[in-house]
Amino acid sequence: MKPLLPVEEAIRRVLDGVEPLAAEEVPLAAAVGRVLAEPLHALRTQPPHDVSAMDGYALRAADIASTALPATLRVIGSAPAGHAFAGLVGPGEAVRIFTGAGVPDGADAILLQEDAAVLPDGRIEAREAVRPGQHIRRRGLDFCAGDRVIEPGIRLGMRQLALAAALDHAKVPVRRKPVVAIIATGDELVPPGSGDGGSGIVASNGYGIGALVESLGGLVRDLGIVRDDRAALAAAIDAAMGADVLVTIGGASVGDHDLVRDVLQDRGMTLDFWRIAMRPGKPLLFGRLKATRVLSLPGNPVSSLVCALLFLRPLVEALLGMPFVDPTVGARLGSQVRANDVRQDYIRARLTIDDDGGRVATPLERQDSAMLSAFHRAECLIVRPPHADAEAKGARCRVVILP
Ligand SMILES: Nc1nc2c(c(=O)[nH]1)N[C@H]1C(S)=C(S)[C@@H](COP(=O)(O)OP(=O)(O)OC[C@H]3O[C@@H](n4cnc5c(N)ncnc54)[C@H](O)[C@@H]3O)O[C@H]1N2
Ligand code: MOO
Repeated sequence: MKPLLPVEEAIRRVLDGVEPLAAEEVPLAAAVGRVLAEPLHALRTQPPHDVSAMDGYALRAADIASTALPATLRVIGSAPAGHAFAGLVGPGEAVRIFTGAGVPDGADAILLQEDAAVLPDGRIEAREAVRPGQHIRRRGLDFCAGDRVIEPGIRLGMRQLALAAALDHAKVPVRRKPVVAIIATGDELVPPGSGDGGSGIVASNGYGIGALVESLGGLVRDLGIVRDDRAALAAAIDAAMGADVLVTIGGASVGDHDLVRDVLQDRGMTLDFWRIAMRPGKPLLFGRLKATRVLSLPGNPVSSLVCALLFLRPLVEALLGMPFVDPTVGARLGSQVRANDVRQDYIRARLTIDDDGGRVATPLERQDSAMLSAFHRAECLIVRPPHADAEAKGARCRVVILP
């Protein structure tokens, strides 16, 4: 058999030549979690003019210099937000102003109302000095019409959607949702809730992979459970055509009933790679069938989900026009680890924070790739490169934080 392909090379091949999907316009309220397809420019200037940042009095700072205090000023009008004061503020004059209102001509600072006393005759007495410009937000402080403000490839969350609205966009161009078809294979599989406490294995992986796809902003096309039968498998593969990605689960290894690779190739798939230097996940397969990228994940539940995180996630993100980001962050080992063999290991581990604020990753006792309960308890995967030496507790490591 050929030497196993290194994980980084396998990721590179999965992402090779991926073009972002077409853009579509959606209303802001429907754009949560979608990925911006084009840069978003400001259609207006914010603030549109100089505005007050506080409730108080617009005046000339020179009138209430510290040497002149306490100073008395005549109030010549009022400027609530949305209602500009049309006149000019002259020497010795002030205009009552509220947060967000336009600063009247002639005024160059705002005196907080807490720092002014209203005299019985309606004039005010200033008790604090102000600097010119104090408590004034200048026109265009946030952005100016024409500014390029949000870059494409960004997922739209609460901050971006509020900003897009402020930029005066009612709709935003986002990437079409990638369609991911999922086929579970195996004669032993039964759907969850069948009440079959007997010999069947619940087809669980598809639910985890579907959840990942949806959380990334993709659309799941669930093609159900397919028996270990060439014709049934071929029909399901044909039904998946048109999807951007086809994920098959199980039957990827070397057993007599592991038909998936054979049937995919019968249907015309060009095999890119099969079997990689990774634990769990060795039997991973990648190929192309017409315009569909095919990822065949191993059946073992943890292998399936770890492969989905490491390969399907960046593939869906690339289809959405997002850049590849290294999924690992730094941590320290919470206990010693053995020297590694030829396969890059992804060790299920707990993640805690030490007194200095650093991450500590402590391997779980059970690393069986069939154990979903242990995977559920894990919070991260410690990445052990091929042939890494044994390491002591406290050594630096890289971890993938689990979603
Ligand atoms: N002689 C060898 N045997 C195996 C090798 C090998 O290199 N040589 N590789 C092992 C590794 S590593 C893995 S991982 C598994 C995965 O192989 P398959 O992809 O062929 O998976 P299956 O045999 O179909 O199933 C394995 C296991 O997972 C269960 N399964 C399958 N589909 C699902 C699903 N949708 N949800 C939940 N569980 C599922 C299945 O019932 C089996 O128990 O092969 C090793 N063998
Ligand atoms: O790679 Mo298998 O995924 O070790 O269990």
